[in-house]
Amino acid sequence: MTAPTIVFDLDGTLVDTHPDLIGTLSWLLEAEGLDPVDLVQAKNLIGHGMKPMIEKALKLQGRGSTQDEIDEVFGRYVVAYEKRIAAASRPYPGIVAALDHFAAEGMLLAVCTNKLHRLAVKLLDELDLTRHFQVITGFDTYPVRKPHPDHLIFTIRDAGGDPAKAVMIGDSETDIRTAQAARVPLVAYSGGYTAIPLPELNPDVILDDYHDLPATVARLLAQAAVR
Ligand SMILES: O=C(O)COP(=O)(O)O
Ligand SMILES: [Mg+2]
Repeated sequence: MTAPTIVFDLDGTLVDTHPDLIGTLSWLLEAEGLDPVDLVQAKNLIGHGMKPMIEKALKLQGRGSTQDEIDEVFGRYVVAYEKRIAAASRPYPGIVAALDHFAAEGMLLAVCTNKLHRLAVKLLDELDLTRHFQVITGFDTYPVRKPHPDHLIFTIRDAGGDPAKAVMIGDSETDIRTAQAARVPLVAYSGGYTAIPLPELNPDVILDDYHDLPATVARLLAQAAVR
């Protein structure tokens, strides 16, 4: 019998990455002679991948009109971000205990993020989280990425699991749309980054505290089993 697969988004779900993501963005905008973005606004730019974040931040200031300009600024962003990737970013409270719980139950664990794969692994390595996961997939792992449902479905299969016996944990519209399209139940974590209020996105569950995650996941898996 296939073990259940628990799939985590990364930014805003496993790790509170905004201090380093937005810190790098502020540095870059200053270096470009532009105004810093508002912190709350900037947080909500996270979740679609780093290049779309840079593109939107430049557009908010009337810049980034050509693909060459976006590519060039993005290149500099990645170099700077990589240097401080885990300087202030930390796992959310309760998440490591939840991962240990799922592993002890024999469940398969995976990361499905829109971060570049290399950067996702580097961040997880620096925070000693990589060892928890069967597979880590990023923006550039497959020909498609979230919100395309196949990013999630391929991740579950590559972890050795079955999409009919899986739960995703995510924080943004991107994750919720992905899971809904893949017909995988989703737990929306309220501590992350979302431009749209979570209740408007209709996730299966909204969770405020990861100490409640094992019981929530068990409930969703039981519901999926009788569907
Ligand atoms: O926007 C990003 O860089 C990636 O974000 P994610 O880990 O929430 O998919
Ligand atoms: Mg996220």
